[in-house]
Amino acid sequence: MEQRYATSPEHVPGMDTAELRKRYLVQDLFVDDEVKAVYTHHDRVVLVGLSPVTVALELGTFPEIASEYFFEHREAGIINVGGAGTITVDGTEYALATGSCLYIGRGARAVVMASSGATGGADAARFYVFSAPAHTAYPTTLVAAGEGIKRELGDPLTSNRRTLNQYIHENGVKSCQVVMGVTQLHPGSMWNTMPAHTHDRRTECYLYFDLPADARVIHIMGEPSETRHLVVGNREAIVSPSWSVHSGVGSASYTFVWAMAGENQAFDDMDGFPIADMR
Ligand SMILES: O=C[C@H](O)[C@@H](O)CC(=O)C(=O)O
Ligand SMILES: [Zn+2]
Repeated sequence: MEQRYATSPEHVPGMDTAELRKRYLVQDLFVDDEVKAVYTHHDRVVLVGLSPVTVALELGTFPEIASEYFFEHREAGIINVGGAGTITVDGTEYALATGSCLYIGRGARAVVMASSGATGGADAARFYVFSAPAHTAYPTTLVAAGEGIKRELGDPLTSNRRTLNQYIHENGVKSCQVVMGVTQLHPGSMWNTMPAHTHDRRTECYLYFDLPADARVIHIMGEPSETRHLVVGNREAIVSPSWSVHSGVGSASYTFVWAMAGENQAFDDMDGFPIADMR
């Protein structure tokens, strides 16, 4: 598990491109037949990518979380960003088509992920895990792709028409901290989260997917008065600390998983910034 300690906004102006990418961009989460994990100390979020191509993979524990099993003190929201697959939690199998979401509550012991009938890397399941500490156990719950609460946002005329699906949230699947969903850009729309916002109460991560291999998202981060950008490829994640804006524009349409943890779970507890006020 890679360890990344938390950073403060005063650090950002002194960072060059390589350091910004090292701290806030997560690449290589999805490696065939491997479990790849990053511990970001922002709100103690752990990101894990599991890519079961030829073998099933277990989400086991890591020395860095000092737990007997991964979910001893944690919960997670999981989105399948690859082909069809299954997650088996203590003997109960859940089928996840592309874009489906599984919440796993504290206390789950044996968590095994597999592809359904994959014949190679291209159609293998790719499970993206966003985990945070949990104080109690909520039931493990599956939400099929598109079955959460939908919000239609933006306008094609400003290239930000998108459908936001809320899966784990206050009025949906219950959790201690994790709030999670998937936002899909409509064809021809390129901007997410515009106008942009921060939420000083929560850390958020975006995992961009369904982006063509040669396309990129220019992801904007930093305090609204001091922004920087990251050039992000398919199935790469960004860490947005509580003080950072998070918004992006693609060179092609894409979909992304957003997930948060922190002080509260109030989706609308955010501070918006008109782009004219950003620097
Ligand atoms: O705090 C909420 C998150 O940034 C996302 O839900 C925003 C988003 O998906 C969008 O506007 O497209
Ligand atoms: Zn946000």
